[in-house]
Amino acid sequence: MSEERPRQRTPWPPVPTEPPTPHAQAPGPGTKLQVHYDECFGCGELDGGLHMRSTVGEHAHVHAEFTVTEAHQGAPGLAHGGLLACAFDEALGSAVGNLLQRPAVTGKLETDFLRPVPVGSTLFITAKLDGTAGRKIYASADGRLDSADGPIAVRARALFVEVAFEHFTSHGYADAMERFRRTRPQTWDINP
Ligand SMILES: CCCCCCCCCC(=O)SCCNC(=O)CCNC(=O)[C@H](O)C(C)(C)COP(=O)(O)OP(=O)(O)OC[C@H]1O[C@@H](n2cnc3c(N)ncnc32)[C@H](O)[C@@H]1OP(=O)(O)O
Repeated sequence: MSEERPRQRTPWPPVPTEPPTPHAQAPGPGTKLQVHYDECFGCGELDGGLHMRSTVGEHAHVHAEFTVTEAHQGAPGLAHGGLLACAFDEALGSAVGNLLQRPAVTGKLETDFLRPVPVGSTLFITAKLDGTAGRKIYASADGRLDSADGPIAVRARALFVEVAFEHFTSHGYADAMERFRRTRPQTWDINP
C-alpha cells in the first residue's frame, strides 16, 4: 500500500491550460469557508451528510476534513468508496468555487483508493487548482489518513465545467439562486 506507487499515469491536466488565477475577491489563506448551500450533502447540516468544513491554505490550496461515521460504511467498519468520492467532489468543488468564484459543475471525477479508510478516521484532504482552459477547470486532491501528514489514502482529480447561473434554475429548483443566497449571500452577488 505504498503511496509512492503511481496509479494516475495519464498526463494531467490532459490539455494545455492557463495557470489558475484566484479571483480578486477570493478568500485568503486561513479563511474558514462557509457552507455554500445549507442543504448540500457535502457541507450542509443534513442528517447522514458529510458535514465537511474547509479552510483556504497557502498557494491557492483548500484544506477539508471528512470524518467517517457509521452512516458512511460500505464494508463493515470501512468507508464506502462512493462517499469518499463525494468528499473529494465537495473539496474540489469548494476550491473551484471559492478561489475562482466561477459557477461550475463537476464534469469528470477520478478517484484512486490507495488505503482502506476506517469508521472513526478523518481524511485530511488538500485540493488544488491545476489549470484552466476556457470553461474547463482542472483540479486535484490528496486525502491523508488521520493527520495532515498521514499516509495518502485517496487521490482524486476532476474536470469542472463553468456554467451559466441558468444551469441551476433550469435543471434544479426554479428558485435556486434565492436558495443559494439565503445560505451565502455575498458569494452569489459577486457574479449575479
Ligand atoms: C462555493 C461553491 C462550492 C461548490 C461545491 C460543490 C461540489 C459538488 C459539485 C457537484 O457535485 S456538481 C453536480 C454533478 N455534475 C453535474 O450534474 C454536471 C452534469 N453535466 C452537465 O451539466 C454538462 O455535461 C456539463 C455542464 C458538465 C457540460 O455540458 P455543456 O453542454 O455545457 O458543455 P460541453 O459538453 O460542450 O463541454 C464543455 C467542454 O468540457 C468538456 N467536457 C465536458 N464533460 C467532460 C467529461 N466528462 N470528460 C472530458 N471532457 C468533458 C467538453 O469536451 C468540452 O470541451 P471543449 O470545450 O474542449 O470542446
